[in-house]
Amino acid sequence: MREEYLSADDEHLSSNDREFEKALRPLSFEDFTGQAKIVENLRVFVLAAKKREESLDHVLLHGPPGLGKTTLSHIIANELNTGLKITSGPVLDKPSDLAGLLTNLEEGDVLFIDEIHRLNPIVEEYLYSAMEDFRIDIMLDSGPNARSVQINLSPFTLIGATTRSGLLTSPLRARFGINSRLEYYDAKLLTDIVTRSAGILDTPIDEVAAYEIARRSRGTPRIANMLLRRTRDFAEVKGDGRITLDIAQMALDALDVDSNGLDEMDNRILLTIIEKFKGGPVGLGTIATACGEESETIEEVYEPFLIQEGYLKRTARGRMATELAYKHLNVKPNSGTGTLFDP
Ligand SMILES: Nc1ncnc2c1ncn2[C@@H]1O[C@H](COP(=O)(O)OP(=O)(O)OP(=O)(O)O)[C@@H](O)[C@H]1O
Ligand SMILES: [Mg+2]
Repeated sequence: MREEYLSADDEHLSSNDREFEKALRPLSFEDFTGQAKIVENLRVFVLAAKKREESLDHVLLHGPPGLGKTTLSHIIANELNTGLKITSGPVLDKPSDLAGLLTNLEEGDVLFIDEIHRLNPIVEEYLYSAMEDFRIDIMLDSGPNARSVQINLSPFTLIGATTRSGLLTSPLRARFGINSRLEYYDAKLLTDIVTRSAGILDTPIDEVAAYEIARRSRGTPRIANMLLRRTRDFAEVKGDGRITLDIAQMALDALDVDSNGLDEMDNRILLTIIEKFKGGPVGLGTIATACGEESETIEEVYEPFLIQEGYLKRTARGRMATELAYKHLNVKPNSGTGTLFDP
């Protein structure tokens, strides 16, 4: 597979983290754990495209961060045995940026656009005909000499990834023939991922310890791998290098990951809703301000997991803490002070 990076991939990660991510990233469907249904389907679609010697239909991958969208795109290109070009929505400033990319694709290549919900609307419009007819119209010159030239493209596969599929326009969404939503992983699958990663890192780990890390990873492989690496530090400094249950628990407590796997911000969000807003309902923006976090981050990263695990409810009037949240934080319902914000 030829691979070309046109933007900093995973720009939110430090370079050290990025290197680890690369080392731990599965390269084939075989190595990819979980998301069974999605993988099963993709295998069929990839095989069929190869058999027909056609480009694979365009693929949209959506779901919370760290669940494997980028990983799957690499795997798809790998399995198709084609080139992969990587870019992201915000990087494609002008239609000419996109045109440059598209005209350089070879037949069957994969173009991966991360954060596709952040495409400039003008660029997005050019993408429509590219996706549908493998053709783009480019304006040459400006003023009286301006003329539009049609360029035919090699058939290619667009893979779009987004954490916010709700922000995609319907014409764009409609142009993806394959649309997959990645789900959080259960503890069993994450245990397999942690065990595999520990093997790659050459770190001995007890099965119970792998499970402990797994069940406290917010259902997210990226977090599981990160916690594994931090735990490995503890094992090397405080132990003999082996990750045991004791070491794992010590590390996870030190990292402020609680026994249910909620991190510091998860707990801060729940506690804020309960203590400052009597358990809600309260608007997202208000929660964000009170927690000192961006609303987008709360909506994209924290809320989906808290909702899935039953700590938080979304109602028409705002977010509400559930009984489980009260229990988890050891607060009695209706005992929230509320006074701070009451008139
Ligand atoms: N199914 C999986 N099996 C094993 N490892 C995985 C799996 N999914 C993800 N990972 C690991 O988690 C890391 C993060 O995955 P990836 O970068 O693909 O997430 P993403 O969905 O693209 O996240 P973002 O929305 O933040 O871009 C990868 O480096 C990989 O090591
Ligand atoms: Mg990604």
